[in-house]
Amino acid sequence: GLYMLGMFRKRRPNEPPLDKGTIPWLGYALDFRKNTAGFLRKMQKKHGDIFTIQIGGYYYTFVTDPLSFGPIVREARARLDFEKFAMELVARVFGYHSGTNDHKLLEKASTKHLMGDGLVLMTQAMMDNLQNLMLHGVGSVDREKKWQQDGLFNYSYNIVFRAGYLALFGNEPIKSHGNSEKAKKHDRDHSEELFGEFRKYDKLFPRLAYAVLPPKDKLEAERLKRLFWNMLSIKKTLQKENISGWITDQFQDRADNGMPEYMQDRFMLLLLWASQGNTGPASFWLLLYLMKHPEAMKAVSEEVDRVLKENGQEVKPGGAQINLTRDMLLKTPVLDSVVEETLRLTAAPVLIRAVKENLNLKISSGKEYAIRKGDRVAIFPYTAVQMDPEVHPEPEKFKYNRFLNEDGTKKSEFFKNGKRLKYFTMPWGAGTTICPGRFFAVNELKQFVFLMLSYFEFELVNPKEEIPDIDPNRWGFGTMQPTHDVQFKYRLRY
Ligand code: HEM
Repeated sequence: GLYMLGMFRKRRPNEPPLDKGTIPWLGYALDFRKNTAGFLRKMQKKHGDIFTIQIGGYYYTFVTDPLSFGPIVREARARLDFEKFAMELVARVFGYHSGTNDHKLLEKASTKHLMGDGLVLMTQAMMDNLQNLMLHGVGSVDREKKWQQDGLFNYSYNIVFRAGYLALFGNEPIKSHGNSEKAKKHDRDHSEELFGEFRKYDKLFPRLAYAVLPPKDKLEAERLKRLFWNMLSIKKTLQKENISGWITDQFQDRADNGMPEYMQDRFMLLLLWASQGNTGPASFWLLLYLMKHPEAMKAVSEEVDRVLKENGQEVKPGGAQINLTRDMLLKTPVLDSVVEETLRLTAAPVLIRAVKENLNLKISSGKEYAIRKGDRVAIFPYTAVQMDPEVHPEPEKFKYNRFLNEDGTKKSEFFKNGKRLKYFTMPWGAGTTICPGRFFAVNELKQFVFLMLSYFEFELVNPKEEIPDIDPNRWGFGTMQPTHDVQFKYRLRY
């Protein structure tokens, strides 16, 4: 028992500093969960670039020197494995038990449909769905242009979640409704209902992942899981129109591998959460930073106008809807920098690998550390690099051109201790587990901002309102959410 509680573990020669915390077995679990960023900052100050801490019976070695990330991210799976930890987590939060080759299948479908040429189709699908949702119920030229008011977080998350969901999981077939307007209405209603339920689940998510939900909330999480398995079931999804290849290929590959249908239904929930849980909150921060930084707003607006003009498009009264293509979205260096800067400030995943055999980890100072089999190695890029003032001067500040060179091209040279960094911001993670949807996600964010700026004028209800703090409960899970919403108003420009 004492062994299990970690009482006998001592630091051995060449091992990183060991800090077990004061509570047996739990170690620092409570501090870590309460505020991961604040806690790790304290540990980094106390122990330096590498240290081992106890969290809920496991020993985690955190590496905080970004010049030393390479060996961890690139280490062979036989020694540092990501899958075991991920499998336990997805079983707990989605009820999904993965099959053989699961990760390979995900990579294959994502490379084909969410990157490169695959993005041409996805951009078009996203465009159609965004316009269906954004331009409905906001008045028209014939009617008075009325201001609408909403919470900016609620509005952005709602629109981007629903459009992204419809673009990936498909639309209601027109033939079931007789005409396209009725089918579009069905898409709006159905996606609104799904978003409402998803937000309930989203709020429970961090405590569900840490397995610390009280019984009542646990029941609610169970109810929600079942509801999603049903709403997203393979039977219902395959009846849709315009389903993305990302969904159909993954379904087909798993069916070929003999995965039963009820497990495929659960997999759909995993895909929904992975694809829709981060982009909506990121779009909120993006619009808010623009509204609070007029020079950034001006630079992005000018870029949007230029790209539209170069493609012979214009938003005008009674004019056609704009059609933003993948090619047009490749010509926006300013907006790219704004997206990168937004994610640097608000995306904060933890990367975790299980140590499969004893190994030596060499860090950038040249020193080698012994890491024990059975432990875990972790990186939290938010405090380690995204907020490092040496890498990003005045890291708390939003600087829209931080990722632009003086000649207006993309900047990717950042340094620490005089050495160039490969990993200078890591919103998508890195290595084998890097987010496979990152190109589609950036596209979605850019499309949303592009359409907001083209179709609407919008402002904060209280222009003096400060940018809200980050909710500390979600550190480690991807894009952060604010502690509270901010009211804004918007209306059609023409
Ligand atoms: C701003 C938006 C997004 C952010 C910040 C983000 C970030 C991340 C991060 C940090 C990971 C985990 C990396 C790791 O474990 O090391 C991840 C995984 C994943 N993301 Fe994203 N993501 C975003 C949007 C998307 C979108 C739009 C899609 C799909 C359309 C997507 C699909 C996935 C999938 C399927 C995984 C699991 C990959 C695996 O199991 O290896 N993500 N994402």
